Amino acid sequence: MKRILLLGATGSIGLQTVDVIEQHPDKFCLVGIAAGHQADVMQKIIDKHPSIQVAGISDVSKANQLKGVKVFSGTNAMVDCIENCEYDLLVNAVVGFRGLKPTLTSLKKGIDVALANKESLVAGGVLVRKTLHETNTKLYPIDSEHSAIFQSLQGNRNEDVKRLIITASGGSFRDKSRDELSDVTVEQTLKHPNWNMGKRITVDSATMVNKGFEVIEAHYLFDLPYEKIDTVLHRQSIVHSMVEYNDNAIIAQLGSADMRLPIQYALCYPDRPVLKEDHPLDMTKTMDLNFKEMDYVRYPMLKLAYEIGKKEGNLGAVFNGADEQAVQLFLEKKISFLQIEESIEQACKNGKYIENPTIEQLEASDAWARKFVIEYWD
Ligand SMILES: NC(=O)C1=CN([C@@H]2O[C@H](COP(=O)(O)OP(=O)(O)OC[C@H]3O[C@@H](n4cnc5c(N)ncnc54)[C@H](OP(=O)(O)O)[C@@H]3O)[C@@H](O)[C@H]2O)C=CC1
Ligand SMILES: CC(=O)[C@@H](O)[C@H](O)COP(=O)(O)O
Ligand SMILES: [Mn+2]
Repeated sequence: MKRILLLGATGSIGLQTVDVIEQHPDKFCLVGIAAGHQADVMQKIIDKHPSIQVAGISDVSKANQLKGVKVFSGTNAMVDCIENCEYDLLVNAVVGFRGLKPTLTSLKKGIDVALANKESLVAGGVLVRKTLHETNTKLYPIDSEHSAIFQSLQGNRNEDVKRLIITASGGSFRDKSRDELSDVTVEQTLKHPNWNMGKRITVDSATMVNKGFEVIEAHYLFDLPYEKIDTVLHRQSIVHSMVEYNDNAIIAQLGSADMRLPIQYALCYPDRPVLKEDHPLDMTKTMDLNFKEMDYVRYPMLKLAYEIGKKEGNLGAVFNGADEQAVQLFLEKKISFLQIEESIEQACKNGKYIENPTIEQLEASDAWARKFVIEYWD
């Protein structure tokens, strides 16, 4: 029985993780959950899972709504849960930079992490890599592209990899030119063509910041140079990513647009138990699959992510912090869609570079980038 501590339990990935756990009561039990504000959703999970001992909620005013478990609240609640819970695997499905410290804390405790929180690697990749080496712990990818790559690498050697090919749907505005982006609305942006996800990642998908994040994430997860990480436009989101080998063989993982498979693979690796999905992929009913060369002029954020990723240091924290703040301003209808890109470009241009940042310096870089974006549009 694997004991799971789940961060971000009330979100899109969190709730799908709960579903996977409930599909395998013989394999998993939930021993702790954490989230931001939705105490009612948390309590429903707690009532259904008597194995839960601890709960963490960032919103202090909601803490007294949680019953029957030990409750931690405030900004350190997720770390408090990690430090006060006996578990075998941390599932980090919280959104944002706030996920980095919990990832590091669990690895330092010697406990592996199933990682959906890509910000841990975008903002803190250098620190996470160092901690993985020091503690001999592992990260299991949940992000669909990285799960596909992880699955396609099984049984093969890193030195035989020619390149990773990360697929990109193109996001909500893939059929619009850059000129047509100036007045797109929040509502239009939140309609992803293929996936049903949280708001922040859906906006990131439309700006292609998400794909940029995924390039950086792949660099750290699979220990490959950026020169060996490519992206390709693939409208259908059926081929979740590919690995091309030196002998030109391309190995891919295909599936429906449902995160339960990558979640289950991360939780069960290397086993593949039966999984119930709403619409598992039926090859005979699948439309054509097409692939198109990536357009880095149409998607400048992806180009910028390669540059930021290669420079390492604290720049990933600046890139992510600026994006988090800009997406929030966009969702509040205070800036336009294209001003998200401008916010990130300006923050990255003005941010002070630190080669080997500590966690405190990454936190300061994140805070600086947010403040920079707020003041830039004030
Ligand atoms: N959704 C998807 O299909 C995919 C998501 N990912 C990644 O997974 C992560 C989660 O994404 P997604 O599930 O879509 O996001 P959601 O917005 O759906 O969920 C976010 C979760 O984070 C919690 N949260 C928000 N603020 C805080 C806080 N201050 N303290 C603690 N918890 C907080 C939310 O709690 P509450 O709602 O209670 O405030 C919620 O549980 C992201 O890093 C994303 O990039 C990666 C691949 C696919
Ligand atoms: C489901 C998932 O992993 C998301 O990160 C998804 O990949 C977003 O799709 P695009 O960024 O390709 O639009
Ligand atoms: Mn993804």
